[in-house]
Amino acid sequence: MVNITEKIKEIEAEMARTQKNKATEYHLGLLKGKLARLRAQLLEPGPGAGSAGGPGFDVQKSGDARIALVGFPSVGKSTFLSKVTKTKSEVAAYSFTTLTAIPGVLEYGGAEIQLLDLPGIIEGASEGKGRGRQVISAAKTSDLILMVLDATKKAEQRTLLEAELEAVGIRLNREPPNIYLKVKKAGGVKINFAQPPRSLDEKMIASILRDYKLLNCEVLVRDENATVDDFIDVIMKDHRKYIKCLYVYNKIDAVSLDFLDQLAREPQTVVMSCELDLGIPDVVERCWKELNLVRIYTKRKGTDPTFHEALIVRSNSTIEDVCDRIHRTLKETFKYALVWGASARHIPQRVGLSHMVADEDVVYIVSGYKA
Ligand SMILES: Nc1nc2c(ncn2[C@@H]2O[C@H](COP(=O)(O)OP(=O)(O)OP(=O)(O)O)[C@@H](O)[C@H]2O)c(=O)[nH]1
Ligand SMILES: [K+]
Ligand SMILES: [Mg+2]
Repeated sequence: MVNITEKIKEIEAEMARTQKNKATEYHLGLLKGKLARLRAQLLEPGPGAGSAGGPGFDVQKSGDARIALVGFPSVGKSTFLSKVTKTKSEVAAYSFTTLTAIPGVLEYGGAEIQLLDLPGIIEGASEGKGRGRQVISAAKTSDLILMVLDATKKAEQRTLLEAELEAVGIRLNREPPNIYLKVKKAGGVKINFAQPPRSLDEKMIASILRDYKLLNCEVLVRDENATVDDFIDVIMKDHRKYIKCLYVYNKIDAVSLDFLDQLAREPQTVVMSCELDLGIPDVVERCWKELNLVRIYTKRKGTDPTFHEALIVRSNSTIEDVCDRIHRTLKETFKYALVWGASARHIPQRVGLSHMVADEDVVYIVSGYKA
């Protein structure tokens, strides 16, 4: 049996030698679809996947969110972890100093964020080179990927890493495509467009669906910029993970000011030098912003709010989520809440469970059994 990695290589080679034009468009689309299926298979443990499959590192999630440090060897991931947390992860000039996932706790604004130092990954990681597969599984469980890059290395490092993450279904800084797909038991295939996209048509969708043996389904493409890759992502949605990524260039002590200025202007990018202790607080602050967490200060009758100790919830959380964080059964006896802060229309505002909270709101919950 030809193994999956070889089949993937064959398809990639065929795609590379196929010229892109109107005539080959559908054929290329089908190849992309097959590639996506094989890559997903490669990630599943079991026969065919060989030693490449298998789980990530055995580190329990803790704290309010998890950030994964992903990067090539010796870019300074462990140096950064050791700077911003109390954990000391081994630092050395040789590649693969870190061999497993090392968790540290980053304290910020009353929140505890788990920072995961990971082994360096190399090209081919998505196919199981080095500890690539495990590193990528760990990255997939994070709320934010901090892609650590070496400012002294070539610009391709970033594209190469992105391609490795892309190959295992991680989508960085993107939203799921705006395409509705509903698989049905009968009725054939129905394809509709809100606005016909420029580079995705009915014929392409129909042939991909056939290739995936999806013979009964409803499709509504709502985005005029949708591509065949987006459509495949929607079919493969159980294998896709949409994660925010912040790019961090380390070792800026070793580059020219002009080049530094150029790096710092790239989108979603921060620069630092762990060696000279430059830019580290900025990196931490940007991480916090990217995580989009909300701090809630609770208040009890007759006392000041607990400003020293925040309760952390995700963005778009409601009073109900706040109750759940305080106590499992609090919402059963919930009567109303008073809210001071950005989410309140007047101060304080009396609200119910569905009220959406904002960062740094003060919340006073009134509960008790109704007579
Ligand atoms: N010039 C310079 N060197 C740095 C900086 N930060 C880290 N280093 C050096 O880079 C080397 C690698 O650092 P590590 O923290 O071990 O890198 P890593 O990314 O954890 O490496 P692996 O675990 O092997 O993947 C060490 O020799 C560090 O002293 C920096 O800001 N500037
Ligand atoms: K190293
Ligand atoms: Mg390391």
